[in-house]
Amino acid sequence: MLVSSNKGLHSLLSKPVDLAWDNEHTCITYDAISQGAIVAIKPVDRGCATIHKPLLLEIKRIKDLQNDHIVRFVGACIDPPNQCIITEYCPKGSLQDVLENEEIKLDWMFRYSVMQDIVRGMTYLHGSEVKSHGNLKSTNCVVDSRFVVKITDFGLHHLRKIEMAVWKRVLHTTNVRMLWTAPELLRMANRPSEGTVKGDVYSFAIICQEIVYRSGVFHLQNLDLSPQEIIEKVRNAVKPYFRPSMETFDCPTDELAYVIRKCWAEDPADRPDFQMLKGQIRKLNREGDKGNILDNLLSRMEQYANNLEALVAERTSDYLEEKRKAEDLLYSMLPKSVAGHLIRGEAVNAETYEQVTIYFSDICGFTALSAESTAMQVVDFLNDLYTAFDTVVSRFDVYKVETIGDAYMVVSGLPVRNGNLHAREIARMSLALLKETHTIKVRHRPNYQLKLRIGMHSGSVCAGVVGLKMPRYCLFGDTVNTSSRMESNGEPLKIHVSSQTKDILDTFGTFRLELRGDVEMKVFAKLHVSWSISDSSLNFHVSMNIQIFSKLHVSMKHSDISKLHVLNRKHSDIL
Ligand SMILES: Nc1nc2c(ncn2[C@@H]2O[C@H](COP(=O)(O)OP(=O)(O)OP(=O)(O)O)[C@@H](O)[C@H]2O)c(=O)[nH]1
Ligand SMILES: [Mg+2]
Repeated sequence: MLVSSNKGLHSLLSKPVDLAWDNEHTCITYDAISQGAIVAIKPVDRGCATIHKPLLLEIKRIKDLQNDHIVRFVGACIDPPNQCIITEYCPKGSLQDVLENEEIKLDWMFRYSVMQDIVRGMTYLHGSEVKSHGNLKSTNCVVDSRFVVKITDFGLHHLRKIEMAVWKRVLHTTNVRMLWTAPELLRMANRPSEGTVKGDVYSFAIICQEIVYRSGVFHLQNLDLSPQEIIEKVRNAVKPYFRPSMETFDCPTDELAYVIRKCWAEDPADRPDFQMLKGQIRKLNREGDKGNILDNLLSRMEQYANNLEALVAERTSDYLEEKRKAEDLLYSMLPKSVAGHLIRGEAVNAETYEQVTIYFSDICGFTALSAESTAMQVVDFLNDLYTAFDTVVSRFDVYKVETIGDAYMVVSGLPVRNGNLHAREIARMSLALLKETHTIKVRHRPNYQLKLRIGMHSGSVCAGVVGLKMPRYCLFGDTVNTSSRMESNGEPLKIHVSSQTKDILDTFGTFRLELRGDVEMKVFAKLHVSWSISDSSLNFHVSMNIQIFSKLHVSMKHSDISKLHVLNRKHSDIL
């Protein structure tokens, strides 16, 4: 249908539309009233057009074209500002779009089928009154929902003719679009816009090369030329004639490379016509064309569906992998149960734990060792040490709170309460870590004897997630300070235990503790006694001492708990 006014155009479409083109090459789609189908609307910049005989003849030629591989003409509007051509809409976009989409895998059967569709469409077009296309290229081969390729943008040359001013504006695109143009046409001063039959065959060869390499139009291996330079070289009929790359080994058969080279022969007379190509491509695609058209279509759809399924599976596994990584990271930063709460979007409230045991350790002489080592050596050493420690720690029901420089802090009894077992777990872990220090070698000082100083204490703490950007699971309360003091007042290669922890350890009946004697502590200024200890239920043959620190006053400040609650609420909000 031809309409000469915007009113007429709107009558073609199901709803009033404001056709505001953003550039000359925009394909806009709307529901059309006519068959309730979606149509493609292509703007044309024709200046002031009138309905004249040649245009009407062109419309007459294309309006009744009916072929599976030809895009159906719906209508056109010739009045400014909404001059446009309306055609059948092919939802998968142009062949170029499909070839550029790396996610769509195309096997050779599929690629041959695409070539065959173009050949079928072009055979029909050449046999019709339209005679030739004149602008055959991969953007003018569009793909419908069943993955059938159709030829578009043929005929209507009187409507498509672009004015000089517009040509200048789209000069670069003009150069690119001429990459499909046959050399004899490039040489013409007044190129016929309808092109020639053999010129279309040349364009088909360029499209086939795009299909083989999937690297864009006129792909040149190891050569980087601008469209303008390429066009110049093609126009100069200097032997060897300049063509895109086409290596036989890049094609599934020698015949395909031969057919493509034949189609872009310099002399148009040497090029086959589409009728001949029909048989040749069908022969090449023996595998894919065994069955009838329906089988072929089904197999294309199946391949597309398989592509999609593979894509979905790939994306799902990528997503799960990323999710696992994120969760692992969270699990390594926070206790598993706390991280679980956060992942599920639940609030993690700060909690008071009546009884936990906290471990602190430090490396004696670390400062002196660091002074004698390079920064890299210190990092390597700490990395070796804590990797070994982490392995040991993972065998016990404990949670590593943090490492600060050479200090290592571990707790048992939270976030999951374990009755009285926290003291036993920390005591056994301490013995194991002490044993481990005898086997750890400092790489840059092989003879250096590592001396660990350990302190532990049991009592109540408040624990919760603190921080928004780098959430940390923190412990608050005097038990923490006291445990730290136990360590700093301990002795190398010994475990300094408070009387609170000793009382719990005694209930197991397997730990032997040695009284240390009186120790004066800075904060609490009390007298302390200590014992040496071993765990008879364990198979440790190393003789170690666990020292006991007696009668500590442990209290929790109420302000610590309320502070944690506030921080925690903020944190849950953000998550
Ligand atoms: N989905 C869909 N996209 C289309 C259709 N026709 C064109 N397109 C898209 O619109 C783009 C531009 O098409 P056109 O405006 O015809 O531009 P072109 O083909 O590069 O150039 P000419 O045809 O020479 O004007 C194409 O590359 C496609 O991505 C169609 O029927 N369906
Ligand atoms: Mg086009």
